[in-house]
Amino acid sequence: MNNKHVEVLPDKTALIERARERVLSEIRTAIERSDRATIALAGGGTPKPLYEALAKEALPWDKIHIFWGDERYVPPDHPDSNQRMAREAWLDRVPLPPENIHPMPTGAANPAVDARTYEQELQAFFELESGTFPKFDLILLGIGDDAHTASLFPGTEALQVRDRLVTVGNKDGQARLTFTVPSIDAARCILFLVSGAGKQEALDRIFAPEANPFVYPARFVQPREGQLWWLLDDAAGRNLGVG
Ligand SMILES: O=C(O)[C@H](O)[C@@H](O)[C@H](O)[C@H](O)COP(=O)(O)O
Repeated sequence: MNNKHVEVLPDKTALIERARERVLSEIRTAIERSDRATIALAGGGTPKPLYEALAKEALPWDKIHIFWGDERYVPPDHPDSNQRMAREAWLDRVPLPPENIHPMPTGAANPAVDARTYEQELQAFFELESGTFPKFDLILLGIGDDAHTASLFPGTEALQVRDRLVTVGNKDGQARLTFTVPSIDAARCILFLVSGAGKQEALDRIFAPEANPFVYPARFVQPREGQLWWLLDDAAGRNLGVG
């Protein structure tokens, strides 16, 4: 794949700085191309300093639309909410029009209903024909120690869903909402951020010539057209022999 880029940065600070550069570049390219930038955020802890750095940028916020690639099935003010983390670290600190922030809904007391609602919101926003997938300008992703990405966890049904944009993920019985594999793969640019020695084993399996993607789900992310970036810090990527 000539659309795959892997960089190993000396430490987490350098990783976040490189990620900031890449995100700003994708935003600029998107706005030059279509006068808007559509970004789907990752949750978890790794991207938080990136979001804090982006909050310091002077950008045409009215042209930037924020989505999420996955969400814990909790209220938006819950400590585990990916929406809450991104708002506190970034979105509440910049003059983004409220209508440009598109959180995954979690209020229906039924994850499948909320997944469908978000799917319909994406179909409307991107003016999609039935059976097509949104071309996000940028999707940010992380991986877990188990090689999950978004809320696509090993051995779960969500890994097999190919006819939906959004589906219900499952982490140890806890419901999540998540982009499906085809939704991720349709993006113009996918940017994985991976930090820490705890991710070494997962990366080894994800980058191995052969391994079962149902066991190591991040292997499913194989965009045919879009750019795939892996930004790793040395602690995570030192044994890969790449980048
Ligand atoms: O909702 C989430 O938790 C994320 O979307 C998830 O996929 C995350 O990216 C990984 O679990 C890595 O999390 P850390 O960055 O905290 O290691």
